Amino acid sequence: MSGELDVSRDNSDNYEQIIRLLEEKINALQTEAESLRKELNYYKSELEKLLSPPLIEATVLDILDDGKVVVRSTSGPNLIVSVSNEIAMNDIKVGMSVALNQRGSAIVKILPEREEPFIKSMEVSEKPNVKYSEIGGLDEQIQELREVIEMPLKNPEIFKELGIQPPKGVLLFGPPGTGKTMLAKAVATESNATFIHVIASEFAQKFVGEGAKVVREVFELARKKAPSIVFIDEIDAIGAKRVDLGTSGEREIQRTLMQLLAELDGFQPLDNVKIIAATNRIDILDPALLRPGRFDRLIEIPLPNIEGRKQIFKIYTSKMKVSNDIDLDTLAKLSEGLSGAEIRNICTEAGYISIREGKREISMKQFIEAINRIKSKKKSEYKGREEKYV
Ligand SMILES: Nc1ncnc2c1ncn2[C@@H]1O[C@H](COP(=O)(O)OP(=O)(O)OP(=O)(O)O)[C@@H](O)[C@H]1O
Repeated sequence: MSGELDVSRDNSDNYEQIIRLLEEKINALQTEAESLRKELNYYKSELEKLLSPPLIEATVLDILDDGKVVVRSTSGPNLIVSVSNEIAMNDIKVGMSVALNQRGSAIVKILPEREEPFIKSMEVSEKPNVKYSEIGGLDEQIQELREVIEMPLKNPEIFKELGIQPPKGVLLFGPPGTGKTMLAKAVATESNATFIHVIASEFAQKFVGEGAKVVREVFELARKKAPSIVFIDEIDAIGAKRVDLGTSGEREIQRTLMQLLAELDGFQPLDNVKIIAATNRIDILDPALLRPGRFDRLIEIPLPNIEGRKQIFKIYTSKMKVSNDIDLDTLAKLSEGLSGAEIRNICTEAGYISIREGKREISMKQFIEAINRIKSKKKSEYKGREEKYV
């Protein structure tokens, strides 16, 4: 009897084992089926993509009373099309980009808003971060910019009340590296304005044939992000006097300049978009740019004088670990003729010299060595340039 019982226990153990094995197999097969289903869906959707006809991009021009829409297709003519039932009529707005079906008879998709690629390549900072206190030796220029840019942007009503028209455009001129870009950024920071930095030479070089369009887009962006400051660096690249408009390149630059002038003329002095331009070559600018209502406020940004150089050294050395022997008056005296950018380079160089010498802090000796290096580098660059022009 007991033997029979044993056999049945054996059998039931065997069954349990078989059931466990089968369950494991079912699980494995289920997992495999799931992954095959996923693979199948992937190939199905790839196949769909490959077989689906391309859509046509278009811009909405008008919405008609009968629910039809006038669009301009990128492939050519204006079309009157209907709107797919999948799209709510209220969502269609003039100016938006949409996709038409392949026959071009209906809007089947609203396309997301895109910025033009050239706008993307520009420096646009919603919150620039340069303070007036970081700029040395330009107190008068800062004061003037505050009055003509910052105050009208922040308190236009005061100007309206008093009947004062601030300038629309300000031109900063002076040698390279004197802080023009820095100043423009600081005014934007302190006016809580978006800073849009465009380099005029790029209008012509990067966007061949599209300079005028880029100018239009930049100002559109400035209005969208207002209050804003458009900073046009190297304005001489498009704003130089031209005697000969013979080549197509010259004509293109002329068109770009005309568009810029038209944009400037289109603004009101108290609009919340301000334009600051900068140049190292005011002598070659087209007088059309400097007429009243355009860049009619000129602010010179010269090389820093001795007091300015001292201030700039103070700004940079205050962020460094310097020894007690640092004498800012002597540094300012020794750096005559150098720009703010070069003084910053001297401070960095002095730091490197100290690191090379294994010092834990930077002393006067390293600063003087750095001044000599930057000066002789400047001299050899200048000589090289002279030789090139001989
Ligand atoms: N007055 C200054 N005070 C403090 N730093 C300065 C000053 N001038 C120049 N710098 C330093 O030099 C750098 C370059 O200066 P910036 O680009 O503003 O000069 P710029 O006049 O616009 O030159 P460019 O004409 O070559 O474009 C600044 O980022 C800053 O570090």
